[in-house]
Amino acid sequence: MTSKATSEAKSQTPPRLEVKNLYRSFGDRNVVDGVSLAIEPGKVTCLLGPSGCGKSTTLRLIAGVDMQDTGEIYVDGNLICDTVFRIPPERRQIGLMFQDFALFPHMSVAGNVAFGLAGSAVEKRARVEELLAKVGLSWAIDAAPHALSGGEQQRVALARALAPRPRIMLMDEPFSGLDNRLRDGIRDETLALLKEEDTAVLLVTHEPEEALRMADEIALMRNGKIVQAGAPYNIYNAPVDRDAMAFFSDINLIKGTSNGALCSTAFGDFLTPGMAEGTDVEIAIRPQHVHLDFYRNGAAVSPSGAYGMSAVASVERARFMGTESLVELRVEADGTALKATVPNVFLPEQGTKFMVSLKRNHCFVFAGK
Ligand SMILES: Nc1ncnc2c1ncn2[C@@H]1O[C@H](COP(=O)(O)OP(=O)(O)OP(=O)(O)O)[C@@H](O)[C@H]1O
Repeated sequence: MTSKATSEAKSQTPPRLEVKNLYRSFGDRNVVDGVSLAIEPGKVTCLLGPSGCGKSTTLRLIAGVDMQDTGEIYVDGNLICDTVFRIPPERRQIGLMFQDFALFPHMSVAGNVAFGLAGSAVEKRARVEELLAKVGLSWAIDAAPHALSGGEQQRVALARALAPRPRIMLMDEPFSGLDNRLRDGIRDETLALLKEEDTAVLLVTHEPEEALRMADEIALMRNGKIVQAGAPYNIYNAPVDRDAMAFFSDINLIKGTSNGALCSTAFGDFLTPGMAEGTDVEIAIRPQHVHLDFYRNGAAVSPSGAYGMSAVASVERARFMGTESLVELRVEADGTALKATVPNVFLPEQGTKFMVSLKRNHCFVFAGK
């Protein structure tokens, strides 16, 4: 097959999971407000958003433990649920993993992993052994769950969820019960295993670092809606609005007013396409893209395309944060407060002046609120 034919064949294959226009309200609140998603086999989509934005409800609708008001859910192109037709949860071939993944305490590890399996005793045993080997717990096959550490129990829960070969895995904050030391390792192992099994994963989290680390695609959710979806790099570097940007890090805001084409600031002019004259403007930039140059007694840094104009600012506070230092400054010209992060230890004294400039390709111009 030519590569064109291959890519055409690929594009004709329906996604493993597709959700179209899901709505669910409780009382007069639209908790899930028109959510659409598509996930390919072996890919991880993270549904990321603040507490209460409707992530878990979306997951429950897909799992089939709650019912949408309108909207459709497809698995491999086949309808599994709309408002009239509904395949029950146990026949959806969807695996579930939650934070409180409770193993059955009276069953051995083997019994737990085999729980949802059909087939002969020999077939079940083979699948249990295969999965326990994959999660590195072959030695614990006859152990009781309470004899295992939290991280080990989590791995048993993963093996149990994967045992029936679900086409889709829905995970709701599955790692938040683990301590930080364990979490990164288990996250990476889990991800590798899910990809190896070619499962499509929808993972709910409110932690941006988790989504950036795990996702092939991030769907950013707010008030029941997906406000932006895309690869982590794009979500981080091309946010749709100020709140989407602020979800991932501290941000600086430089305020101004559009004259219909430009907004003038202490850091030079910024284009304001599509904004009417008089519109409030916010120039947003993350602290790691704020650049500090020594003041050199006012000998200003020449404006450049990459950094625009620099402005004088003085240090209010500087703190060492572990791998970088956070310097808080105030711009002399207009009193704007700015935060800049600098690698390693950089702790200038209060009142020290700097020429501050902004990395232009990391500045975002938003209409103010
Ligand atoms: N069965 C229900 N009846 C009434 N309200 C509900 C019901 N289920 C969820 N809600 C409300 O819907 C909103 C969204 O809940 P959901 O659990 O989906 O949010 P979430 O984004 O997963 O939040 P968190 O990260 O805190 O779990 C909440 O305000 C919740 O109180």
